Amino acid sequence: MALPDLIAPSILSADFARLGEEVDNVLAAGADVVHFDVMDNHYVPNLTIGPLVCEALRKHGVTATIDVHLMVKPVDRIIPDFAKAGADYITFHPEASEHIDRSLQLVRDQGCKSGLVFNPATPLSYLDYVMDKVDLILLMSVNPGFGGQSFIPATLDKLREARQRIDASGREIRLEVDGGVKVENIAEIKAAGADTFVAGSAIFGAGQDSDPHRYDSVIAAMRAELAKA
Ligand SMILES: O=C(CO)[C@H](O)[C@H](O)COP(=O)(O)O
Repeated sequence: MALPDLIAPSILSADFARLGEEVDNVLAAGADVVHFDVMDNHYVPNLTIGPLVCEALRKHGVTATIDVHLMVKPVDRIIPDFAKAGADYITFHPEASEHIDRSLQLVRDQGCKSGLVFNPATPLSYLDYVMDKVDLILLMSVNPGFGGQSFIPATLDKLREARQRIDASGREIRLEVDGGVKVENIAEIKAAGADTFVAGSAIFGAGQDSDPHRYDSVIAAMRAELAKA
């Protein structure tokens, strides 16, 4: 059964000096989910934000779903901290966990929804024995670490394969895509099976002339494309 489409701005491309306001603005513009990219300068060659910032967004008044994408290694130590900080989803890369089943269970034991993230060259076979423990599958359509990269076209076939696995499972598992998602390609990405669309530079780089921190037009354009697919 198809789940409703969700648009998830990646705050990696937001103006960090005014993060609370940026998140308020994308949500007011119609975004569904806050995508929170955590990078450790070890698993990926960049360094971003941790649980303190997630907690600060909750204290600021953000009630929307926060989808924490851990690009960190190891993963287990930081999972409880993000759960306490207000994360709804916590996803991690299978290569970054010593014991994938245990890490997925740890996320759920903390009261969050769990997910695995697949780099462009990471096989979906990591799902083989843990499908019952994932609530979300995130396919990276760029190599992780930086915003503003181009969508890797091979992701479309991988999305179709992931969609088949989800449908065969009979479970409600979200299929999310992250990297190079834009108004121009979002319909094709949906047609390949995705239902959750992370976009960083395409949204935060598209403020309106009258106000560079208003994102209504780009989110409306994405919704219009999704409605066509
Ligand atoms: O996880 C990420 C990078 O590792 C980002 O979420 C992703 O690249 C989104 O940025 P953009 O939409 O600009 O490609």
